Amino acid sequence: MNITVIGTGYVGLVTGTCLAEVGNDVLCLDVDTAKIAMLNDGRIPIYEPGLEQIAARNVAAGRLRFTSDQREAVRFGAVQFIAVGTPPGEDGSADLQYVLAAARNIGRHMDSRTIVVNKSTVPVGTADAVDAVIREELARRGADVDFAVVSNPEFLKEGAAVEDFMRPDRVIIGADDPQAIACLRSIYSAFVRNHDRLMVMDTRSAELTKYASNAMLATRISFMNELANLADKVGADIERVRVGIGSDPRIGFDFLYAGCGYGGSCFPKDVRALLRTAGDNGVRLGVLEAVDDANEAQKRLLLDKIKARFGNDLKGRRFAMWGLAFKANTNDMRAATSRVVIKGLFDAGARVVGYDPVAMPEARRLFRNDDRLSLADSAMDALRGADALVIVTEWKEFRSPNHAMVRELLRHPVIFDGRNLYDPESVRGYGLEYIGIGRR
Ligand SMILES: NC(=O)c1ccc[n+]([C@@H]2O[C@H](COP(=O)([O-])OP(=O)(O)OC[C@H]3O[C@@H](n4cnc5c(N)ncnc54)[C@H](O)[C@@H]3O)[C@@H](O)[C@H]2O)c1
Ligand SMILES: O=c1ccn([C@@H]2O[C@H](COP(=O)(O)OP(=O)(O)O[C@H]3O[C@H](CO)[C@@H](O)[C@H](O)[C@H]3O)[C@@H](O)[C@H]2O)c(=O)[nH]1
Repeated sequence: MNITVIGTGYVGLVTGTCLAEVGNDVLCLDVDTAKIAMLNDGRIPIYEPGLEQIAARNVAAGRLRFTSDQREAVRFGAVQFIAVGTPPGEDGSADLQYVLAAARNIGRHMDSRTIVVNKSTVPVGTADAVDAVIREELARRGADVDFAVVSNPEFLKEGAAVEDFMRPDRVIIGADDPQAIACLRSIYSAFVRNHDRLMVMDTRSAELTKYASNAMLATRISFMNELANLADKVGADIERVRVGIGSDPRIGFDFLYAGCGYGGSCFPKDVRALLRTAGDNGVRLGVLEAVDDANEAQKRLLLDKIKARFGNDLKGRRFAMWGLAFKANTNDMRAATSRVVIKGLFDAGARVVGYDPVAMPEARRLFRNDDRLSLADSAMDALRGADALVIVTEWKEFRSPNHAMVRELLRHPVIFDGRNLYDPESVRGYGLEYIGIGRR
């Protein structure tokens, strides 16, 4: 099948590549011409395990192509996936300008029956707005072309995006057009063998399902983070509590890890966008308001702990930071806790030496001219002469460091472990002071 994917970010590039991998002919469109030039040059702009090899294979086979020619892209696919960004607007609502621009562009150029599939995370009612915009463009140019709009939210996680797309827990199709539903079923039959995992519903329920899913996961994390803060005070260990409650199958073990707050391009923005939708409809989501507040506080918790240990004035101090990305296996630093901690340390007069296996170019881009942040060639190099180590991201390579060497390289042998990577007792055995999140 000929498929167009609009937007070549984390979602669009993975979607396009995986659809090509199972035999579709895919043309990916992006308005960012530098990105398209890079992709046409065989380079992948994001770090996503496995993506580069699959993309190269499908480009070589002629099934995966990239363009910034809007007309060519719209006329290519019988199905058009919209996977552009929906960043937070000033008031927390999802900014739909990119989705609506993509829709307008489809209306402007389409010349045969088209199925428009929205993969971006969008507020309830956006499928109707996309439909209206396309209709408007068709009317403007006096064209009569049939189309259907489908809501198909994406649930992939960065760092595991290819795996998540190839073997999804579920595929949600929000649509009422039988031919569009049959077409989407056929596209996804390559990925979903168990038909119970493909769910068809109305567009509004599909749109809300995406926000509900992220809001539930964010709630679990904030709940555990608040309990961790209590554990700190009462002398309990949140890691033991996590195992204790997770073994109840009604609770389960996933997404129960306390830490220095959730970040990324999804949870923070989607929680706020859902709160906004609720507010606009006169509904109060009190639990979710608390989830967001708790996370804001949690992102500053490491700073509070550093100041409790070293004092409010950190002038002349230098901290080593392991991990800059918002989580492991990605170079993404959108809403990353590292950015809050770095900024807080700067404000208190300190400098930071950061290390991250893949996010350092992104950190360089974000902190361009600030010489208070330097970047080290290795995790151990970052420690040399630093006052203490602050761990912000749960990268595997930080899990079993040579603790004796860590102790030797640091000026003060203190570890602030924002991801609870270590067993406090064994770290203390090396003469290191261990400060985790909710550990005894
Ligand atoms: N990142 C994730 O893990 C993830 C997972 C599930 C859902 N989502 C949702 O998917 C959407 C995309 O997220 P992302 O992280 O891939 O975004 P991204 O910012 O990485 O990529 C978006 C791309 O769209 C391009 N673009 C913008 N307007 C365009 C237009 N009119 N035509 C063509 N291209 C255009 C941009 O240049 C950019 O390359 C968002 O709504 C997000 O909430 C993201
Ligand atoms: O137990 C946990 C699990 C995660 N996190 C943090 O939560 C954030 C988000 O992690 P994760 O969900 O793995 O990353 P994302 O790639 O942002 O994926 C989420 O957001 C995507 C975009 O909507 C959805 O598609 C995914 O299903 C959803 O998991 C990160 O900062 C993690 O460090 C915790 O603090 N504790």
